[in-house]
Amino acid sequence: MSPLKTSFPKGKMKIVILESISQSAVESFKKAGYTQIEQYPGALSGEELDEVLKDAKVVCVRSKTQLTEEVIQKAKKLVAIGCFCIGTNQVDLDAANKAGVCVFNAPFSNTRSVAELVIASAIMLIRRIPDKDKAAHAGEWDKDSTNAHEIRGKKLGVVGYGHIGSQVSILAEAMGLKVFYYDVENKLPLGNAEEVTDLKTLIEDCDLITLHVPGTNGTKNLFDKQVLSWFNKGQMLINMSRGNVVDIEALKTALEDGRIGGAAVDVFPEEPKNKAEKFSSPLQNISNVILTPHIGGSTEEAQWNIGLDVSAKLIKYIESGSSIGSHSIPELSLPKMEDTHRILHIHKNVSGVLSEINSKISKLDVNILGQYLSTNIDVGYVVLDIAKNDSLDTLKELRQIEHTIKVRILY
Ligand SMILES: NC(=O)c1ccc[n+]([C@@H]2O[C@H](COP(=O)([O-])OP(=O)(O)OC[C@H]3O[C@@H](n4cnc5c(N)ncnc54)[C@H](O)[C@@H]3O)[C@@H](O)[C@H]2O)c1
Ligand SMILES: O=C(O)CC[C@@H](O)C(=O)O
Repeated sequence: MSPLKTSFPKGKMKIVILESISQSAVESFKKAGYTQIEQYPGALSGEELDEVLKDAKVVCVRSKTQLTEEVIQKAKKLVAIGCFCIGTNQVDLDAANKAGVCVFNAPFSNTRSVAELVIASAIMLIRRIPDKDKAAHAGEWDKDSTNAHEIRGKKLGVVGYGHIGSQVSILAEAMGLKVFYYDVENKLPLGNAEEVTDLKTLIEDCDLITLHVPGTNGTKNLFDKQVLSWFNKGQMLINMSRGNVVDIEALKTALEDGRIGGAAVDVFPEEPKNKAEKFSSPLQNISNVILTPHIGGSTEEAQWNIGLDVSAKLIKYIESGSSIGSHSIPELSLPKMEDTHRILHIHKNVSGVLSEINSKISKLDVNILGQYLSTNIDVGYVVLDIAKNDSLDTLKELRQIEHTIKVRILY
């Protein structure tokens, strides 16, 4: 069988890679025949971002590049976005859906890296290592054990018992912690973990609280002044989820008051776009506080695997139309193309579009060999496998259908 070709030559397909994504992704694209790859070390924004996306078919980002509605609308040629991380909150998913742009992420390639850092941070905080470390660097020999504890037997409260929260739970139990969790969904407790249905009780009863919720409108300032007031016995807080989940000024006050005994914070409401930008935070220079530059998932293992995972999804979508794992347009799992042409039609989900597509195709006297459809509230995604023919004419016809968002053809 001849190698799969796409309607748009791979050599002309511009792939923009931002934020120093792993070379495993670059290698995968190259191996698959994509040669027009533009790489940038940090995030871009404003006119600079618009300019590089003007003729891009694919953009690959991590957590910094903000792909807003405006950016997506200006990037007229964009077919897919790859979030080379777990979080997708940096992308306006609704705008991507309506523009027919498929958004993928890597849902669990850095999960273990985050979980390991949470356990490490828990030990560091409960032993008050940040202060001991600073003192030793400053030439002070402080062997005092006051307020330094083992984590064995302590109570860990996990907020958000998804992929990361549940991995933390397993590792924590192995270290002798007793695990409790709070989630808005009903979750299977792993090991001996116990669900607590009330956040206040979880905070009041636990020694350490770790946050693993996604960054959404619903979790914005989830730990606000009031919730932080439930910390009143020096419990520790770990935030490796998203910066705006915690009211950072209220956290500063609670740390300075001693109501919170320490914090490990990896994510911030304002984060530098690249290495050259300076980082500043209200939490700097507070006792028993660990600040890390959003590196929960930054291990070589995780980044390499993320590169492979997301690039494979993007390549599969470009070359077969399969949108499994999409966070925007509807998901469709598709069979292999067998001696057919494949039409991918993304349209507004209004009545009549499908019948118009079928009527156009029947007028062209083209045999339909397979048809697949998936819809969400705004968008319909229909895929047609048709007998080989002069497909470009078919494409022209399908583009004229009212409510069409994007059409591609694979042959
Ligand atoms: N610091 C880092 O480098 C780093 C790395 C990876 C992921 N993250 C962040 O961690 C987040 C979680 O990742 P995950 O893979 O575990 O996601 P996940 O989707 O598997 O789990 C999230 C859990 O949070 C729950 N949840 C949602 N809203 C909630 C609320 N208001 N209260 C309680 N629970 C709520 C969900 O039901 C789900 O169980 C990501 O979305 C990302 O923002 C950060
Ligand atoms: O690599 C990043 O920039 C983000 C990592 C992390 O927050 C994620 O969502 O996976």
